[in-house]
Amino acid sequence: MHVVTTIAGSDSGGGAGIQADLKTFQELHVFGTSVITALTAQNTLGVSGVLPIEAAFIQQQFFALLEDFDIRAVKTGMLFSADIIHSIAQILQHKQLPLVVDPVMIAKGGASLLQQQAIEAMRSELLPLATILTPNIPEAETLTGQHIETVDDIHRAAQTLLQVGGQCIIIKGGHFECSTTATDYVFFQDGRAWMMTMPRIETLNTHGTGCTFSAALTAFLGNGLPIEQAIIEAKKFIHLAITHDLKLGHGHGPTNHFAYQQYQGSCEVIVHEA
Ligand SMILES: Nc1ncnc2c1ncn2[C@@H]1O[C@H](COP(=O)(O)OP(=O)(O)O)[C@@H](O)[C@H]1O
Ligand SMILES: Cc1ncc(COP(=O)(O)OP(=O)(O)O)c(N)n1
Repeated sequence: MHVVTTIAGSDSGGGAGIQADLKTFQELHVFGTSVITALTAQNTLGVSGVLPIEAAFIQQQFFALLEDFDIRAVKTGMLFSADIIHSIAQILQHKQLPLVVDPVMIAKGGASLLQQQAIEAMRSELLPLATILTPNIPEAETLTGQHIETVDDIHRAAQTLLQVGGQCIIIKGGHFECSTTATDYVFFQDGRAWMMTMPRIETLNTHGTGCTFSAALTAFLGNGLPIEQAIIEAKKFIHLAITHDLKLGHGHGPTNHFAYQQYQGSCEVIVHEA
């Protein structure tokens, strides 16, 4: 049993954050451990409160894991402040761990999960340590300062991000709502570029899609899959979780973390060169 770690915020509603990550890890047969960066009071209708954890205590949680477990992969999610990013980056820079950075900024309801002053710390301290960076389109715009409207814009933003670091950048297309597909754009440091295309599912139940996708990626890396295969399987995991949604709550409901185990044989991810 391989051990993986999520460094993220708690979502009391269970669809995103630490809760989504641990459910995903469990489904993919890795042992999930966690470093909690913030508590949120949250449900499918939105975020009503955020309580950040002190940076020193965040480090204490991480050290407790590192001194005991052989951690195979780490992901970061909601990090909230520059202090928190700094405390995590300080530790990660001395470890050679596969690291998935999901640069969480804004929840679906519009609540801010990353302070404005923390964006520069994310860019300069965390991005260079990432193995894979998974921004959605607004996050890629914020991190690059470039406006994204077309596929060419996506390519340009990815090249800017690859200069900062990472073996791979995945710009997720969930926010391209005019499209009939949910296409994610994958760029590797060696120049390869892919598009992963799946039909866009007409549903409100997309709370925690980014967290779930990056957690699946972390689990597959933790289980030793090559990076290319981990990316395709993670896309399959999130696609099935959105397709077989659970219809819970009164707003943007969660995805179905059980679906991959039940339906994985029924789903083929379409990958082309971009
Ligand atoms: N309506 C949808 N139908 C199918 N896939 C979707 C849909 N919305 C998002 N996705 C997929 O979910 C994953 C997370 O994407 P996105 O929603 O852009 O991230 P975030 O939650 O960080 O905003 C991506 O693989 C994206 O293509
Ligand atoms: C605690 C916490 N972390 C992250 C998010 C954002 O999750 P994401 O997967 O980007 O999904 P949406 O919130 O955009 O639906 C969150 N809401 N809470």
